[in-house]
Amino acid sequence: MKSAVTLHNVTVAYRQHPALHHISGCFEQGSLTAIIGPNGAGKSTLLKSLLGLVRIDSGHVDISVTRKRIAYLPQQAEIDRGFPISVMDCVLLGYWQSAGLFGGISKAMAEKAEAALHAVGLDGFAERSIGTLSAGQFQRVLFARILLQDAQLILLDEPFNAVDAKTTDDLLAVVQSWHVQKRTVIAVLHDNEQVQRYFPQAVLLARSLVAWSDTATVLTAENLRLAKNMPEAQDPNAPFCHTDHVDTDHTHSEVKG
Ligand SMILES: Nc1ncnc2c1ncn2[C@@H]1O[C@H](COP(=O)(O)OP(=O)(O)OP(=O)(O)O)[C@@H](O)[C@H]1O
Repeated sequence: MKSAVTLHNVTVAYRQHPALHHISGCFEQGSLTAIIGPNGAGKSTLLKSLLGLVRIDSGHVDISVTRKRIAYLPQQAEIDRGFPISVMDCVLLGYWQSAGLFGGISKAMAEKAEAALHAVGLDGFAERSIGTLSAGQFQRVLFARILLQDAQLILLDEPFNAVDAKTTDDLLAVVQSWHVQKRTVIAVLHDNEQVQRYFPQAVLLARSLVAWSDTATVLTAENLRLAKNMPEAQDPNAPFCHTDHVDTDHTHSEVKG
């Protein structure tokens, strides 16, 4: 199996305090992986380090797909919904990497957007303003947008947070379809039962790596206990990292293209 993303001894710190500590491992192409761990474990930071949204303090990341082929769903709390655009326009933004912000939308593209809205159960919502949607409906819109992106690597940060059971089931079906299409999917999740059922691979973080393997191997009582007893994530007196050798030539996320 080929690697889609490989982390080499990655450390990321906020104000000198490591949120991710010496993480190494590989997401294989076509794998479906859950990132789990307690609050403050560094899960979102891991996704952001793959996207270059946070500075990697030491180590580096190799990503085998071009930036255009990466889709990212941030946590809903990080998205500004005050922007007055319609559901359809929001979905069509899925094309901006390929068509450019001012590129024309062809009839075929518009039809694909309609089909994406249908696939996520939002027929009849195209003209609604995104600000009027419920949290679950808005999450469906964001999934429709990813459907248009034709991404090889899909990063989802707590995609089912504040989403009801029916919507979660529908969106899980979309995730499963991406897996069948051999796209690489990495999702930050909190529901271990859901992870066990739908995600073949798992990464358990507690700032440091607790386990990274097939889900049954990761989700043991002992591993969960270890993660739960992680040191306080924001101890202001914690040292940065005495063993780090910061190699300035390799402190980056290496993305093709
Ligand atoms: N911009 C920032 N500035 C300072 N500290 C930050 C910043 N972003 C995250 N942190 C800290 O880094 C640590 C890891 O945060 P991160 O959001 O990656 O955790 P998480 O595992 O995703 O948590 P949760 O499950 O609560 O979403 C936390 O202690 C957090 O307070």
